Amino acid sequence: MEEEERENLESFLKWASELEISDSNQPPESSSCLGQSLCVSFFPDAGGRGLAAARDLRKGELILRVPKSALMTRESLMRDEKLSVATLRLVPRRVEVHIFTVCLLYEMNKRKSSWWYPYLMELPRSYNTLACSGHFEIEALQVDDAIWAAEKATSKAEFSWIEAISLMKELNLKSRTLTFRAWVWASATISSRTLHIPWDDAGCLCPVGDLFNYAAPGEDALDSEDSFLDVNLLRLTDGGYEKDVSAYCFYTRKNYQKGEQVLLSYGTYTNLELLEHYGFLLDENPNDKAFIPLEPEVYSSCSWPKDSLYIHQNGKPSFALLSALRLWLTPRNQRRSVGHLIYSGSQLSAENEKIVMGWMVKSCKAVLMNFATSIEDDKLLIRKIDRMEDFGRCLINEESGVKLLEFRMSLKKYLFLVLRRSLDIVFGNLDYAIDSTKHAVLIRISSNQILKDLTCLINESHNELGLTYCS
Ligand SMILES: C[S@@+](CC[C@H](N)C(=O)[O-])C[C@H]1O[C@@H](n2cnc3c(N)ncnc32)[C@H](O)[C@@H]1O
Repeated sequence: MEEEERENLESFLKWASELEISDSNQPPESSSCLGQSLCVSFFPDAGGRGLAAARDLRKGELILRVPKSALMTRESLMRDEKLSVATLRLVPRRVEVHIFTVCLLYEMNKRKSSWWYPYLMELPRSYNTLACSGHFEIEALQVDDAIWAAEKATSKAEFSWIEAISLMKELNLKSRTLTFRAWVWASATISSRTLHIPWDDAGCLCPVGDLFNYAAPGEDALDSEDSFLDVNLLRLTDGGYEKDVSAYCFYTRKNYQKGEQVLLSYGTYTNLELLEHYGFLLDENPNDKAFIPLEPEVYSSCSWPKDSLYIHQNGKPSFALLSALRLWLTPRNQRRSVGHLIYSGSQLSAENEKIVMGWMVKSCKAVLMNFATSIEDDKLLIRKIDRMEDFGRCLINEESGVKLLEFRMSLKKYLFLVLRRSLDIVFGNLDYAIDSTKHAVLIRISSNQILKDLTCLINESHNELGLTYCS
């Protein structure tokens, strides 16, 4: 850490201590609000700056308290008369989040005279949320629903900025603070750092409490030593506002050893949602989902909602997707009679299962073939971005660019897992390899005899897989 950064951090933790933010029930041993349960540390592979255990911590311990008076909310910022008068006059309808964005920029505009200055100085200078993506970065996503989400996020940001301009001009914000770039920065600060509070939908910014990095819910619940606990009863989030003590309180969800990063679960998110709201994704996200295109008749032939028809990160189709395909791939005149089996999650017949898996293979292959690059190309690109000259960096932001490439790669990985699982079901335990290095999905099978048998198998089940075989 640079000298200046270290000094800023120290004065921020001192400021926080004066506001009675504390990681202990005991009086502070130093001028810092941390040091007894937590300390600021750097975790290059899991969120960068974060909070580490300053001692061994037990599951369920209260590790940080941030009093209500230290929370930055719309309400606390609106104590500024100029801001509240202008907002009341110029904002006809209540758009909580956007007003909070204006309030944050207004506070930034005050620079050193802001009461929040030590906190504002600790906020990141830039973000990688989808709304911050440029045209080239959005294209790099390759996946249709991700491109759509990114385009929606950027146009929503543009629209809200245009709507807020007159209010910001009325507040005499400096030209730098009036820009779209500043707007996107403030929106991303709010999107990636606010915590829920019961009295304001826009949430609050929580000094020190917003230094916790994220672990997906479910990850640590399972390695808990309290295996008798019903997993469903575990809280999804490990922090919350407590009215009786008028403070935001944070608890450990598991035991931590001294030096280990203490993580918080902000909620249950897919990788696309993490990218959209927080600007990062997880390599192993138990809550991730991938969607493949389905014929409209799949949706109309079942009653499951569209968003329940997905593929898990381990390559397994969701219960609803598998059941919907089993039903749809049953001859129309037999569907009624198998309804009870479908809804209980049972297989209908070995033949139906092979047809379903054959369909999965065909669809995943079609999606993979539609991508302009293979996983190997993506890996190569990521390595190249690291070595890019300035010109390249103008087109694609290094850090967010890599995240977007990782995103499209993760979808490709899921599709290959589906291919493998489905092929295993269609063909049994055969010795084959899926070749992902070319712009084609090939299956390499060692024995010609087996190849012949497989072809017969496919023909028997009237399943045209459309794969290219090579022996
Ligand atoms: C509430 S802040 C956490 C503190 C933040 N690292 C900081 O330095 O201020 C949330 C941001 O931290 C980063 N982050 C949190 N958890 C992460 C993780 N598991 N992997 C990568 N980045 C993470 C993301 O940039 C996210 O938007």
